[in-house]
Amino acid sequence: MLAVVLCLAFGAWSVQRDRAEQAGELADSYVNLARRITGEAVETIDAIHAEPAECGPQEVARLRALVLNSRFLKAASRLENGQVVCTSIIGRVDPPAQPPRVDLAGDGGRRISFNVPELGAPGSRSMVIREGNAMVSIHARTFIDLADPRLDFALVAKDGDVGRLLFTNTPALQGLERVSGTEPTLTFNGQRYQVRCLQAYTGCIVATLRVPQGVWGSPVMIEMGAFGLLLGLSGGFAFSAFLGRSRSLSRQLLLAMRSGELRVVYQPIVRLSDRRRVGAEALLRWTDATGKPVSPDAFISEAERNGMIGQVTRFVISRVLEDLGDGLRRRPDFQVTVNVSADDLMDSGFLPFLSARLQAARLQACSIGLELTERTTANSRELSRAIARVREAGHKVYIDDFGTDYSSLSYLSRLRVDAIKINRTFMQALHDQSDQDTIAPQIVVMAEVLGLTMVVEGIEEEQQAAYFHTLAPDALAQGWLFSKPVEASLLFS
Ligand SMILES: Nc1nc2c(ncn2[C@@H]2O[C@@H]3COP(=O)(O)O[C@H]4[C@@H](O)[C@H](n5cnc6c(=O)[nH]c(N)nc65)O[C@@H]4COP(=O)(O)O[C@H]3[C@H]2O)c(=O)[nH]1
Repeated sequence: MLAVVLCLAFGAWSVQRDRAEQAGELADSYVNLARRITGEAVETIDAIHAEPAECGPQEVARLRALVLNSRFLKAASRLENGQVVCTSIIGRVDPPAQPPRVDLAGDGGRRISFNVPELGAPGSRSMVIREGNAMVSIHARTFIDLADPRLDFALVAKDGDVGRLLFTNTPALQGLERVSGTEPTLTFNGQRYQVRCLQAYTGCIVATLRVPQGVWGSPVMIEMGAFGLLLGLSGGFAFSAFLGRSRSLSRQLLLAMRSGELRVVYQPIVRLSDRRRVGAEALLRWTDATGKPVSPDAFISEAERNGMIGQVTRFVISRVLEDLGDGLRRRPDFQVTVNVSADDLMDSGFLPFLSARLQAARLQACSIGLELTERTTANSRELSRAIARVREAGHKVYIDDFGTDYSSLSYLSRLRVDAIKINRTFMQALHDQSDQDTIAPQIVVMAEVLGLTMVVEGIEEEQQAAYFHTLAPDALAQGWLFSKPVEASLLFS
């Protein structure tokens, strides 16, 4: 009996510690993503300042190129005499417009405005960061949507000496104001929260893991009680500690892979000229134990951070071959692309793994293409060699989320790939009919010169498809106009 009690007590402590650890990891991951977004915003502001220019077609094209090369920005704008004169969305602003009212004054003269209607994009709201003569917009909900749905959280900005609650998804955190930003935890209304802050913008996330049931009803506790009963006589502490730890976030993805919470869906890729399905992109979906979807942007970056991306990629490859082996054997011209990181390609075990799996599935290498999601040029010589190896083995390599400017051109000629996938934010540039020709033809010419296949992502409307079909009749395309991602069983139907 004593063993049962001790095991239960140890289990309760262990569950609470794991929940705090997991909330801390999710909050860290949030701050890493937020740092990437704000870093991108600051770099873009610096780039606008670096080349002062009049607002003409060239400057509009440059602003658009900056947005296209970013991952999270929606618009970039230039100001003159305190007025907005040029934006990546509508080009020249005539007459010049007042910048949005300032909600927060950040470090280094940065002014931040929340929930601002976006110029030239009706119905769309942004968070705007302005400094000097440069301004960038980020989608209004980005910082809210980035938070993992398993968290009860609040976003707090430091406004002078006081905290300012920007958003919370729980009534328990309403009224939170004081966040020191230096302590990793705080207690509010009797509940302990993890605190992680983003220094550059003096914003913090205050979070705890949402608890669907009390600690005593948690599966870990049930396991603990059972083990206490089973192992009480022989002392089961080491094993119960193992059980408790196995719930920490870094193992959640692994558990999710095993338990079926992770699955792969497929978004068809069509030939623009006849809209025939010629391939598909494999995309991961995670529905957690509470039935909530977890955003791939959030858990993929978590996997990259924890060094687990290799396991995730291997999981996806195995699942693709399981799901689609029959279909791919019937259609050798059909190619499924899998997202990979630079680390995957540079891992010496990756290609042997892929080749062995393909051989076991009786498929050729050309059935699986690889989309390189990272744009890092670090280690580019090593990366170039790794790309050359997988291409020699027969896999097509795609650069994902491609924008355009000359640095992209040099990046491409260094890396030698087969295809580019044009970032879906590019579609936004097509809203401006008068300047629509400024970027797309550059990309098409660039792709032709380098002999690259072009895949246009994020096509939602007929006019976008028609525009690209005229410009690049041989291009491939992907987007909701043709199909949203579907289950494997629907891909070849
Ligand atoms: N608004 C709009 N969106 C469209 C449209 N067509 C496709 N999309 C979405 O655009 C994303 C395309 O994938 P990505 O650029 O590779 O971007 C992916 C990729 O970078 C990453 N990801 C997803 N699955 C995997 C994976 O298995 N491994 C790795 N390493 N990354 C993955 O997560 C990112 C987001 O994936 P998803 O949320 O599935 O979002 C997908 C897709 O659902 C459209 O017409 N309109």
